[in-house]
Amino acid sequence: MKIALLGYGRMGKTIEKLAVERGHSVVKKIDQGDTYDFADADVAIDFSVPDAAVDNISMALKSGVPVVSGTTGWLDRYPEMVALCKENNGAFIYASNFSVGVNIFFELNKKLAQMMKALDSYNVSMTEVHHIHKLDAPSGTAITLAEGIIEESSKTDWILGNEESNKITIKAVREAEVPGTHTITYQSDVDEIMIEHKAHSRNGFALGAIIAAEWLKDKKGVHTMKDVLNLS
Ligand SMILES: NC(=O)C1=CN([C@@H]2O[C@H](COP(=O)(O)OP(=O)(O)OC[C@H]3O[C@@H](n4cnc5c(N)ncnc54)[C@H](OP(=O)(O)O)[C@@H]3O)[C@@H](O)[C@H]2O)C=CC1
Ligand SMILES: O=C(O)C1=N[C@H](C(=O)O)C[C@H](O)C1
Repeated sequence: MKIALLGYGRMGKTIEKLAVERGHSVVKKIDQGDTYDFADADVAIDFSVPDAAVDNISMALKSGVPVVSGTTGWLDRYPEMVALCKENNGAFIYASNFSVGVNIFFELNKKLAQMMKALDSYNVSMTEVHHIHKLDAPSGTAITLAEGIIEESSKTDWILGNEESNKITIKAVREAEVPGTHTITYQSDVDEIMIEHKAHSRNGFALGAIIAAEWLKDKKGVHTMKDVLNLS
């Protein structure tokens, strides 16, 4: 598979290393200021910055190249990208987190929220910890987790930092070079239940994005990691 990388930072470099180990090649690296040229790429993988994601995805779709995007912090414009993909008969996957472990954690989170729904004595909150270079807060993964809880509970929204009843409080911590830890806590007067996903490196995110690209390469339409991993 010939890959065009949109963004050649920490994730772009990790993806390149693992993709080459899996027998793929990186034919193009497009960073800030570079002109879009997808050469003969089979797929584009975007891990860039919130302000660049929409242009990156749009250019790939308009060039007829399937695109996998993991950039976070731009999701208010996701419906536009879905429409553009359909207009161009293209192929597109976005995930706030591509690691297989986190995608299983997403399902576990929803299952737990379903079980806790009737138990008013528990309050749910979340903490996400990431490296100090991260631009967005809360993390895209934390937002997906909060949306999973909202789907299954009486909570109506999430809020960064401050506690508000009926909202899920998300605490964002920026610390050294932490790759990404997400913890969900249900607290009552008598006990607490916690579930946690802790990434040991960026390899899980990168491998998941490559698996998604391998899966998407010859497909059309808008898909999710749930489709890729066949999670019911
Ligand atoms: N979905 C997932 O599984 C994961 C998502 N992420 C997300 O991926 C994104 C990237 O993370 P990370 O690699 O750590 O960040 P980095 O800051 O290391 O890399 C971002 C890269 O994008 C480049 N860039 C800036 N503007 C543009 C542009 N217009 N077009 C193309 N590239 C551009 C930057 O170049 P320069 O430095 O020159 O500005 C930099 O090389 C973040 O949004 C992060 O939240 C991260 C890990 C996993
Ligand atoms: O910026 C990061 O590093 C990460 N970003 C993603 C997010 O915002 O959820 C995924 C992962 O946690 C690492």
